[in-house]
Amino acid sequence: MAYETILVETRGKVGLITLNRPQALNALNSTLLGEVNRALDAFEADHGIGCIVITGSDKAFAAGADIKEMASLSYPQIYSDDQFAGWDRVANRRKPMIAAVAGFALGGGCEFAMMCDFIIAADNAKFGQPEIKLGVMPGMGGTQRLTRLIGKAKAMEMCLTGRLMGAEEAERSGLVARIVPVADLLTEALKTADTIASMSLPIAMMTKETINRADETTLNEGIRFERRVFHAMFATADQKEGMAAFVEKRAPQFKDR
Ligand SMILES: CC(C)=CC(=O)SCCNC(=O)CCNC(=O)[C@H](O)C(C)(C)COP(=O)(O)OP(=O)(O)OC[C@H]1O[C@@H](n2cnc3c(N)ncnc32)[C@H](O)[C@@H]1OP(=O)(O)O
Repeated sequence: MAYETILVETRGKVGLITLNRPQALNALNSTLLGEVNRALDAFEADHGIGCIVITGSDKAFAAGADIKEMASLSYPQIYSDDQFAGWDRVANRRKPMIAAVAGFALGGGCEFAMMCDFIIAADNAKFGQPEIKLGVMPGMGGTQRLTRLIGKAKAMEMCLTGRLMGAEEAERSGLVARIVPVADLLTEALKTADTIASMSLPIAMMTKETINRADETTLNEGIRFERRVFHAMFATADQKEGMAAFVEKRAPQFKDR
């Protein structure tokens, strides 16, 4: 089925979604959200896909939720439609997802990037939660995810002033995993995604689920969860293969079982 606002491709075992509303700096409207979820549904159902990359243009990953679409909404509308609930479906995906961010990642754009498992940033990336300048605050998880990633002081400062953060500060603060030159962004993100996709998919998914527990639970509960999942990994053929391959000094051939 065709897409209007995104480009969807597979590159080997990697699913690639490119946000494609250049006239609006990839502002996130409801059509785009529906299409992103449709593409993610397809990638999650495809056993050949081991990792997903989400990117935008060199100028903008996304300049935020679509202000023009939102501006005239009333409280009863936004409440009964449960505005932004579709973004929870994006955030709760089970396969590994990387955001490859160049240019502006503002408001919902920054929030979308933070829904991914990690961010690789181009050296021209600019992150921000400027919603306060519009008389609102982040509404797609930003107050929570940003605070967990960069700490309360910086999250407060960014959300209360609307100040933008460049790539270097974002890396220092823990918002992004790595910075690369803008010209290399997609290549580097795809290379990283390829590495992840070459691992056992169920083991990668269990690892993602376990790391995400750290945001939701106490240290002791998280460690207990890790132990249970670690033990369960010994029921997979890929654990046998991975360890046998090491002992036999050869590359593992994971079967995703
Ligand atoms: C409220 C919640 C929960 C979440 C949100 O995300 S609210 C939105 C937060 N984002 C922002 O406030 C950023 C808004 N955009 C800007 O400040 C600027 O566009 C810029 C600094 C990112 C870039 O400025 P530049 O001068 O380079 O480009 P523009 O001429 O301003 O933009 C080009 C084109 O795109 C439209 N645009 C940009 N951002 C949005 C947006 N978030 N929603 C809708 N449309 C957007 C902009 O209006 C212009 O289109 P027109 O020429 O047709 O007006």
